[in-house]
Amino acid sequence: MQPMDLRGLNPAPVTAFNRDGSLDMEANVRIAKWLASFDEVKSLVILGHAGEGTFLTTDERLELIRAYKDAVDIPIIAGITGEGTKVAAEESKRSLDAGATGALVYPNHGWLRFGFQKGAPQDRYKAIYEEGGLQTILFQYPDATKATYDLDTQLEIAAQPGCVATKNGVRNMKRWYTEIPALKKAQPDLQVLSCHDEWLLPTMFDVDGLLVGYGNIAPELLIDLIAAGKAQDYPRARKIHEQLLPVTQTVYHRGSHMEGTVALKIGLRHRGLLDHATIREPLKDLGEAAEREIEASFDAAGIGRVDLAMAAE
Ligand SMILES: N[C@@H](CC=O)C(=O)O
Repeated sequence: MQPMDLRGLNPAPVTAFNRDGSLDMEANVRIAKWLASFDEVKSLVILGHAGEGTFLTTDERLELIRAYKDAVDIPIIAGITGEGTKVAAEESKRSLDAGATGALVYPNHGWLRFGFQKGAPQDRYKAIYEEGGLQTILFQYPDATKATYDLDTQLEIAAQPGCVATKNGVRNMKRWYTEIPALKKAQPDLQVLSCHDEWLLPTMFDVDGLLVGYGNIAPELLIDLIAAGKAQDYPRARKIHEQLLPVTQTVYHRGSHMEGTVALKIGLRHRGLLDHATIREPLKDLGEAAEREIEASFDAAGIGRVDLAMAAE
């Protein structure tokens, strides 16, 4: 296995729909090609939260993977969300056959409510790699949920042959400051990616890259932020954080992280990547006032329209 190199920006693209709600493959390919045009973008992580992955049918998910695979030369990582271990392994195999290289492994969502039995997450990851054939990314959910993995569980998943990275969204800096060094000590090659979209700055000095929905709308500045973090250049990172702050606030400091996906589409429309911001239920429109606030925040941050002709070169 040649492990994916994710040391950079790994955006989680939105899924574009036509106005009638069907997949808009032309727009999806446009977004894929634009994001992949940045050298520092290392993979595209589709079918995640930002991609409304669980709102798509099985056929639509596979169609999207195929389209991404045809459109770009970087690895395609699929969000694997099937609840049962066998179901998730089969979903992975189908995704592999469609062209995916990696799996962003979501926890079984029953665990959010009930917690998990010891060893169950490890078996889920093992099946996705061994039976499904996808390299795995250990997805650490927030400390406030029952699907957050204790350190021993993370260490055991990280030690598995197929596990190449962790996408950490623990949102508890006490745990971050102890668990990230412990993971790195045990598995020096494990790539550490932050996904704290709503406050990335404190995590930027410990990571190999980002795996974020935020990467849809501001790849240019996030690439700079990653570079500043890796250089341990706090003043530079702080400056980029301040520049991004109006956008961070209107996109991610909202009532619910779910609204962030809607806001991403409004941002992409404002940047000229989407013609409209059609979403699927259960997402809801944010309303005119919020749309204008989001657009104004992009202007305040100096994040302008994309010259698609130049991006295609
Ligand atoms: N950034 C969010 C949403 C990603 O999938 C997270 O922390 O999980």
